[in-house]
Amino acid sequence: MFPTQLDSPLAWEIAKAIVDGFNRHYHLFRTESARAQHRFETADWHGQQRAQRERIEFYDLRVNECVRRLEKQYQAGDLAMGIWHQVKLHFLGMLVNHRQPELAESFFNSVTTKILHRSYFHNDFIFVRPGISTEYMEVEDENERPTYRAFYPKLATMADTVREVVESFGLHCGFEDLARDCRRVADAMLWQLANIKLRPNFQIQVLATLFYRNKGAYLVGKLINGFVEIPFALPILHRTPGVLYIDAALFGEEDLLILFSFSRAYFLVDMEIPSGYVQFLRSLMPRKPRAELYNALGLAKQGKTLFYRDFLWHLRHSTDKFRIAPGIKGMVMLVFDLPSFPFVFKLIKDYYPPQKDTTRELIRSKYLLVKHHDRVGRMADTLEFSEVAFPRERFEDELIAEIQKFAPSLLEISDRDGDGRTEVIIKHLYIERRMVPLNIYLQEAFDAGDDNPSAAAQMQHAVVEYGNAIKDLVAANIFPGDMLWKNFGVTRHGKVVFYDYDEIEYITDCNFRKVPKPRNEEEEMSGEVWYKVGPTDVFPETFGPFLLGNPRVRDIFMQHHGDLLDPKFWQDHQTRIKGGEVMDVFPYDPARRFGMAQAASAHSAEVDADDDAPSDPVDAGSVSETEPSE
Ligand SMILES: Nc1ncnc2c1ncn2[C@@H]1O[C@H](COP(=O)(O)OP(=O)(O)OP(=O)(O)O)[C@@H](O)[C@H]1O
Repeated sequence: MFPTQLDSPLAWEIAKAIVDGFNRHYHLFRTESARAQHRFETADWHGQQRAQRERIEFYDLRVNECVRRLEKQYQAGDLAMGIWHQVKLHFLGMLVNHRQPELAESFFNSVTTKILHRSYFHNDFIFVRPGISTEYMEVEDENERPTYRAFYPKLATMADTVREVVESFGLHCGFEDLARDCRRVADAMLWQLANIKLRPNFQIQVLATLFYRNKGAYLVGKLINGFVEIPFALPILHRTPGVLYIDAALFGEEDLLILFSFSRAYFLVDMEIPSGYVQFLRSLMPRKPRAELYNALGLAKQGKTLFYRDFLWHLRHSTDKFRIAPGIKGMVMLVFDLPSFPFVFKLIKDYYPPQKDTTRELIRSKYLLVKHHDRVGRMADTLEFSEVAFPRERFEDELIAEIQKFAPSLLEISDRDGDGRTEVIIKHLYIERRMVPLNIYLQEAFDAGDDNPSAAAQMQHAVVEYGNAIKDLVAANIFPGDMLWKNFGVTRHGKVVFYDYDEIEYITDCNFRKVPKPRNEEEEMSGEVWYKVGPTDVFPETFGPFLLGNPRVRDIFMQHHGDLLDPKFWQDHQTRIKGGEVMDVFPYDPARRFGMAQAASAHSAEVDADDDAPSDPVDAGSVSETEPSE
């Protein structure tokens, strides 16, 4: 029932405390994001990566702080329902002119669901649906930069306009040759517009602030002409510390999707109105869910809120059933999916076979490690959920039996809300993008037969990309641990991405060794491992027998990635990482780089080949071909 009067001063105070808690959070989040520019300008790459990692923690710290305050100051856990009803309404009122209302509403949910009983988890008390619209929201002060700006170029002076755009960001570093870079960008834009008649609305729109990640800054915008809109992004890099250049011009939805991929670290972007950024980005990538755009901007809780809303919406509009995920079952993870929904749900099992010497806590710590680490386009991001309720009738019985057998501690089947509907409640799970498991992808190629050219190409692609993925992970200081094919998946863009994190280690924590020479015939003939193996020892020469049973796979692998079987490859990377080098792994095909021929010869020590080539993934460069940039 809607209250006839908002008459509780206590409710007002609680709402105000939550708004204050959120404002403090967003101020800190934004300040850290804004500092990215200075770290970029001073080439402080370790600082940039540290900030990317540490910023992820901010949200939970502020939520817990706010919960403590509400409990201490207002005994929030003991308040009557009527008061909580008013809290939401006061809170809504306080957001009327707020610039991040959707984030504040999620913060409200995070705080209140820690205090309230489940029976309050509906739209009267929390924001199951958004309360405040974010449409047409913009800064009002003339001195503040709007979310995006428009520039009106003429064909003949396109390069001058590009220069105006680049200079408008006020970077405190000089460019190696800005005139050259702007000419290159202008030429690339004109090429995109070739054969298109210019219309009166011809313009360039750019988002107000740059996107920072690792060693790059990205200028993001779109060309508009008539009804045609062409998204673009310009990666700005350091040639030498403090000397900038524009490395490429990326165009079109596909390029942008790769840049904003779920398998990369989150961007640092200084945003007054994040919903405006999301709306603009959505116009560049209409197929990318808003949840993933918020994630890419580092606003992971908002991403999670929207994901969950999308999920409930999908459930409401589908009828298929959750089932055990196709592929080889995991030893530590129980994985299920809903065929009509492009994600998988992963539970940590209650017990594991003896070869998996691990614990639930250890596995969770590995998943957390991946969340905080630069995923370099090679590790899927995961969303972590607790107490997720699914309708029982949407589960196949076989899946229920599987959960009962392997993860009973995580399962409750009941009508917890008392609404007459039986639910499957999973106490803890991870959700990640569904991919085609690499073993299935390879098997399809085997099944199609040797003489099928597209199957041969598929196999070649899978094996080369698999090695590229491992090399990118190595560059980012990640040893996947379990490198079997089944632990990698193939994305829509044909990229190979790792998803099995329970045995992941830092490269710098491993001891890469050569297999010792047998000292006698008995050792030589032994089918067992006769030498002593320490807990962190890894023997790259022994990978072959597990991975390369198929002779055709072996040939391709040895041709492209034979170095992975040599301990020296791993040791060299270890030395490089320990020496403080930060590799570039940029999200575009090296062939897209401007002046690649000159750059390759003159600057091979500064630039990196990339991993992500949708047009021709097989030949995509990998870190193995790259040079450290510092
Ligand atoms: N993102 C995904 N997309 C598609 N299938 C997936 C995904 N994640 C997992 N799977 C499927 O579930 C299986 C088990 O997942 P995962 O490898 O994470 O479990 P695990 O228990 O850690 O495995 P292992 O036994 O190798 O340690 C995979 O082999 C694959 O078939």
